[in-house]
Amino acid sequence: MKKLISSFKYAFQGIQYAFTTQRNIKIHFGIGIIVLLLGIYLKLSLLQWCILFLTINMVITAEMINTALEKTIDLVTEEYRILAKIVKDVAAGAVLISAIFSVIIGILLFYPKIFG
Ligand SMILES: Nc1ncnc2c1ncn2[C@@H]1O[C@H](COP(=O)(O)OP(=O)(O)OP(=O)(O)O)[C@@H](O)[C@H]1O
Repeated sequence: MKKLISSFKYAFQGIQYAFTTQRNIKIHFGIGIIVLLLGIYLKLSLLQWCILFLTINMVITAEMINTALEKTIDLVTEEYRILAKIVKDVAAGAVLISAIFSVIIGILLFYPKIFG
């Protein structure tokens, strides 16, 4: 039980670090809040809420994994290394893909509600 509580504590420390230090996570979190408020205003269905939560989760999780990989690389080397570049670029690419798809999902969810 004590071990479980301390692993939650460390996980929250990780969340706190990511949300307070990473500009992109702050931006995505802010957009997430706006989209949630818009969802309340537009009275989304249960399925639409599920899709919205999954989408917000996908982007923020991708950002946090990207941060963890960046820090790991910085821990391993401060020199220019092609493998370090590949890891950071692929992780950043994953964030970009999740952000692009979240915009597409946002349009599919909200466009018919606002203009339909
Ligand atoms: N050790 C390295 N070796 C080779 N290329 C690197 C290295 N560190 C960073 N890079 C290159 O610089 C880019 C930016 O890396 P950086 O660590 O500054 O991340 P960032 O995207 O600016 O994130 P943040 O602003 O959150 O620190 C990487 O995508 C990679 O192409």
